[in-house]
Amino acid sequence: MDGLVTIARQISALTYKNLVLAKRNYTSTFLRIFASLFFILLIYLCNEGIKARFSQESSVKDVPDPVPTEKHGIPDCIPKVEKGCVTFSYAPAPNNELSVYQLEGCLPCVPVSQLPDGQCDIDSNPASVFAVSLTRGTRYRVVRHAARCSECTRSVQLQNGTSADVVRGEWTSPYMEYTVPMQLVAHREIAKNVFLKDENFKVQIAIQEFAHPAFVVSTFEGQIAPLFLLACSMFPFVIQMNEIVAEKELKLRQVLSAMGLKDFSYWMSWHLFQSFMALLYSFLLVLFGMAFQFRLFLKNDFGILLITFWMFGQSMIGLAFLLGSFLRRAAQAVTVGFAVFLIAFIFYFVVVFGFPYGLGGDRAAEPLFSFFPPSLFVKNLADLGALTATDKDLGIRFSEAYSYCTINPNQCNPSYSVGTSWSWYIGLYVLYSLVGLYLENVLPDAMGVKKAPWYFLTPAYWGFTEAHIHDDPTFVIEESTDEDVLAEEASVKARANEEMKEEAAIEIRGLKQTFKRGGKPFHAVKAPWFAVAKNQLFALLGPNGAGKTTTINMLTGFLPPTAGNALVFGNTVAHPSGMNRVKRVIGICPQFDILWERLTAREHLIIFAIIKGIKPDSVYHEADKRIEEVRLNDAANQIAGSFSGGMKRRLSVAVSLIGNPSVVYLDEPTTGMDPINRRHVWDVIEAAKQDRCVVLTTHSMEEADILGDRIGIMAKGRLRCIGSSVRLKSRFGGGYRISVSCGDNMTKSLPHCIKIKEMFRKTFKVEVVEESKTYMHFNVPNTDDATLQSFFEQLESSRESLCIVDVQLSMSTLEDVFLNIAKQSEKEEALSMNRTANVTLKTGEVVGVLLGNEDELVSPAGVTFKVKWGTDEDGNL
Ligand SMILES: Nc1ncnc2c1ncn2[C@@H]1O[C@H](COP(=O)(O)OP(=O)(O)OP(=O)(O)O)[C@@H](O)[C@H]1O
Repeated sequence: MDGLVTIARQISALTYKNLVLAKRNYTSTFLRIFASLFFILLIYLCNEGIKARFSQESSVKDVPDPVPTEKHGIPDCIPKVEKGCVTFSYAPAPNNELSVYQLEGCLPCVPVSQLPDGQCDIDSNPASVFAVSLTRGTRYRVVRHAARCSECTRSVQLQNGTSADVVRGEWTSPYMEYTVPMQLVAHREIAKNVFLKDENFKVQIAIQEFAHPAFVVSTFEGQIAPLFLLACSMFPFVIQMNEIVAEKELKLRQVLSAMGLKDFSYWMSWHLFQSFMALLYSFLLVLFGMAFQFRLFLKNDFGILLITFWMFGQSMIGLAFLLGSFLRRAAQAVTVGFAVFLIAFIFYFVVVFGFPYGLGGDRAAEPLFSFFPPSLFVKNLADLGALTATDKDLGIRFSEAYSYCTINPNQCNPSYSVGTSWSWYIGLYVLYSLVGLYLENVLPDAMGVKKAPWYFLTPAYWGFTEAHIHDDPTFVIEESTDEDVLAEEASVKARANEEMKEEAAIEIRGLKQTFKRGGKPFHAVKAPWFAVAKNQLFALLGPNGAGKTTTINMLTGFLPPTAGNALVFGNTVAHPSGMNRVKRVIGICPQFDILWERLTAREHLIIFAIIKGIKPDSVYHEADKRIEEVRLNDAANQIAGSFSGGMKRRLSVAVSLIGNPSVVYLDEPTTGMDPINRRHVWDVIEAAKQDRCVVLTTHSMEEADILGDRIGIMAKGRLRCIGSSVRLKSRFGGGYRISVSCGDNMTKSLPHCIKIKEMFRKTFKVEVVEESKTYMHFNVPNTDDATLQSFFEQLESSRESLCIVDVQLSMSTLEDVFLNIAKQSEKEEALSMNRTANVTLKTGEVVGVLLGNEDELVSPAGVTFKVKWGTDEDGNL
């Protein structure tokens, strides 16, 4: 029951988010909702254009009592309309047939004088008649090619065009207008001149059509509707594709999921919102269609239209979800969206030409086509259009959704009626959504995480058994050499098979993460063992690529561990049900701000508060409290897109603290903040750690020094040292840092600078570690007070001769510790990989030395030497 309440509340939070975003993106929301009006307006204009082009909609007048029309001879061309037209052309027979004279005798050409000027064309060669009609189209109304005559047979060969003539919407049949009259003339002439030899002989023919009622054929329903309505209904599809992939690209789902959002709530809210938009869109489309008085919308039942448009929209939501599961970038989604749009148009032409849903179509192809919803939709639109194409048609009533085809069996295919299509649309929506959901799980997500293809068959997925954590045999772990790391490891390992220690909030038990890099395994986190206590801030430091974020990603459920495990308040992170419990007690500030640009700071906190399960009456109070904590009061109602980098980080910190989580992960929380705000956020973190465990990663040594109760430094995936700041400094800092200044313009070659370096070399055996125009810095190992005192006396006495203006002494900093550890790890890696570098000795001899080797070495020429390794700006040796 609790689970259902949580899901309902999470869905309501995300729906609230969607509605606020829709309100804020009002231009695109307006476009999205009212695109139907735009399309209907386009259809209207197009319809008006067609009417103007054809002077009227195709109409057939009422003919209750048809009257026969007499045909007297070949009709004249209408020279104004048909330029260069010739009514009658006479071409003699080829040479192997009767001669021209015989032909003339047999059937003379209709005397030119009886035809209007220029309308009789006599050509000596039939081939040239063909040539003329080929190049100039149907120039001739009728051609009499050849005629034969013998004692008892007279034959005539006629040729005429078969295409109908359309003049401003008036259609003329070539058979009625030309062929029959020409036959009449030919027969009359034969009878008159050959058999009867009677100049006055006449023959009369009349043509009579069938009686029929009057009707108007609409160009919209008959021709335009399916194409335009398909385009109109496909429009939201491209937007849906874009929206679903954009949230994926921002990794919003992963963060929301790590904050406790259930996947079911996320998908449900997306589908509900899209369904609502599809319903609204379809409703307005039908309304606008009715307002513009299109018969398709007026005569078909409102319910039939609304359900057909909505259900089609629903099936396209499923398709968008399915295709979206293959994509990672919003730009790709737009391209794929338009590609589907284009394919739908190709299907449109195939379907309106009658394949495969036509009465003579291929039955086997019908279901195949139906799996692509636009083809079924074109069929529906064609039916809805055909059944309202004339003003006599009544359209489809709701009760006829399945049966209208049986009422008009000659018009449509009953297997794919509008009603049957609804079931198809719903079926396709469910099918595509389920396959999309499956692919979402088995294809790599934004973090590169994917589940096994049979994941839903494993009992662990349904929370019945603990997941078996496999170890990775290819994973060879180098044993740590650091005493503190070894001691920590031993202490955590000692209770690996027991319950967690009471005071520990997190126990990391050999977490491992392996990625593929260039086809080879790359071990990003190499099985560290350590614990973080309650009420403690653990600062996790390390150079870029050390594995800090990957460790946090495993602890927060973004990434399942390749091997190993970690417990958060006794719940395993390596198991879905354990992770679900972990998600209830953690807060996260990820490395990159994952915020909705168009939501205000307050709205963010309200949504996260609901997702975290805060009681409805405390949500607003909780949001305001966190806003105050990070000093965003003045910007609380400003959208996050207008925030500076520092303000966004502060909002991310506030989000991580919402709901008072017991464990908070802060991944570089103060990046991009000015010193004043950074110090303020430190105060927030300091206050926050009082009753909870905080894991902080940072590149600011000052931050780690000030906030960290315990510090761990990782490098190359391994934990290199662990302990308090003082402990680390004393063990790895090298004791003291002495900084000497000889004025504002120091250079390496100044004689007194060289002398000062010589003094340090002689007394402490150390080299300068950092040199600027104003100071030389030396790290001096722990030494007895007497040596230190005499060295300072020596410096003091040489102050004038060496131009010394300032000397500073401090304990070595955490930064020194960090640099030492980073250098050490570089050396270890270089040694393990057997990389060499060429070193030029003072004698000029060039010797290849194993990178990182600091042993005393002897060159081939017998010179004994020792190499000291430093690191460049990128941390390389
Ligand atoms: N999804 C991934 N696929 C492949 N390699 C990855 C992936 N995520 C991280 N890595 C690699 O793992 C190593 C550790 O990365 P990680 O982000 O954990 O380092 P980090 O210590 O957080 O560094 P930074 O301080 O720069 O954030 C890096 O070499 C990184 O390139």
